[in-house]
Amino acid sequence: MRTPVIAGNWKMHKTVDEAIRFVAALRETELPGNVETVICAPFLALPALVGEVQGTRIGVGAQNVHEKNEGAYTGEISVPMLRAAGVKYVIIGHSERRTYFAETDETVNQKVKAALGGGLVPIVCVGEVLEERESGKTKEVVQHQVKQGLNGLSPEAVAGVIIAYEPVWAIGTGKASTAEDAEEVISFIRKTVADLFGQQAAGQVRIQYGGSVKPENISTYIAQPNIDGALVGGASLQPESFSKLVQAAAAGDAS
Ligand SMILES: O=C[C@H](O)COP(=O)(O)O
Repeated sequence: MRTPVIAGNWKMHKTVDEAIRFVAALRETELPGNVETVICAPFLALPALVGEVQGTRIGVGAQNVHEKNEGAYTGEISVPMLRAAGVKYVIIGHSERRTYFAETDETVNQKVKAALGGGLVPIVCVGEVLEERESGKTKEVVQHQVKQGLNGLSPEAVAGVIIAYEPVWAIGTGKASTAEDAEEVISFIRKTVADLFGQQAAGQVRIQYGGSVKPENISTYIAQPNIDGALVGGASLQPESFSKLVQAAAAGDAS
């Protein structure tokens, strides 16, 4: 039985004060125990958020990390720094980082290894662009990303990873993948993990869907046997909406 994960990715939104106000509002709602709830915030807000979520079921994540522990890498943040701040998760290889910051499957792999080695849970993003989808290359693309991103990991390490399948054409566009399409790709990702790391790792690894997930459509994804929650951008920015997502995921998982 895999616990679903609802992770909010705030991207480049919210000051420290806004982040604190968000958690204060979220604390007013009852967060269910059968859903892992994560907020991935800008670096500056992370220490304050870690303090604010004390005593709640909310975990805090970063949106990126450098693969080295320390050194002359101006502007970067390392795994030990995040850990020392109380951060537990980190998004790695989001399509926006691949597109705008030249991240590759190779850097994703190095960051995943650094995160796992330092005790962070990586949320590893994969997904095809529209052109790849339209030319029938979706499975080929995600298979390659999964293979390269997880290259060299042990089956035990892979079991602790979270994979987020985010078709790039669905991100921030309002054009979400249908739950059936997402299930087809995510079950293929699970099979890929089984082929590479064995059935046990494939049975344990959690695979989310991401791309225009809203309170109105989350239940359709949660109802799928292979979809273990969602990575949510826009709809995670308001506490009411984020809370609804978590509640709906909990209800869907219980049904
Ligand atoms: O990391 C989250 C995804 O990029 C999805 O963003 P979105 O929910 O705004 O489409």
